[in-house]
Amino acid sequence: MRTERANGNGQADRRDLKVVVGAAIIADGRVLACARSAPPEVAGRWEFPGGKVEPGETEPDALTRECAEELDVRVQVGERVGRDVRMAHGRSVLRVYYARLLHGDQPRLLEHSALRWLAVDELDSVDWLPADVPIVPALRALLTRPGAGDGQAARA
Ligand SMILES: Nc1nc2c([nH]c(=O)n2[C@H]2C[C@H](O)[C@@H](COP(=O)(O)OP(=O)(O)OP(=O)(O)O)O2)c(=O)[nH]1
Repeated sequence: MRTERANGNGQADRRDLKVVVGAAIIADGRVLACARSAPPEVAGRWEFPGGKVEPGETEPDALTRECAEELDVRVQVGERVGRDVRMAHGRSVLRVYYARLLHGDQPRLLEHSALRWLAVDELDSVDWLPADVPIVPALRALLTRPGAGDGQAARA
C-alpha cells in the first residue's frame, strides 16, 4: 500500500502501512461482534473477526481465511463498511468489509472469548476496540437500510 511519503515527524511512512481487515458479518439484521481473548491488554474488548493481510493475499482472501480460522465459517465478502481507521501509531489501518455467511455455516467459539449478534440498538452495548468505534455509525446505517441481512449488500 503506497499513498504517502515519510514526513520526518515520527509518523510512519504510508508505504509501510499494514492492513488489518475485519468482517462485519450480518445475518437477520444483526452483526457479529467478537470478544478478544488475547493479548491481555485488549482481552475482553470487542472487534470484528479478521486479521492482517498476508503478502500476496487480496483483502477478501484474507477475510475468508481469517473467518475460517477464527470462526470455522465460509463467508461471501461484499462492500466496504466505513473508512480506513489508523491504528498502532499510524503503522496500520483497520479496513472493514460487509460479509455474509454461506451454506448455513454458524460461527464457532474457537479463538474469541465470546460472540454476540448485535441488533442496531445494541451496537453501543459492547466495549469495542478503539479503532472499531468509528465504524459503528456506518454499521448502523447498513443495518437499518432495506434488505439488511438478506445478502443485498454483498452484491453491491
Ligand atoms: N481482527 C481485528 N483486529 C483488530 C480490530 N480492531 C483492532 O484494533 N484490531 C487490531 C488488534 C490487533 O492489534 C490487530 C490485528 O491483529 P490479529 O491478532 O487479529 O491479526 P492476525 O490474526 O493476523 O494475528 P497474528 O497472525 O499476527 O497473530 O488489529 C478488529 O475489529 N478486528
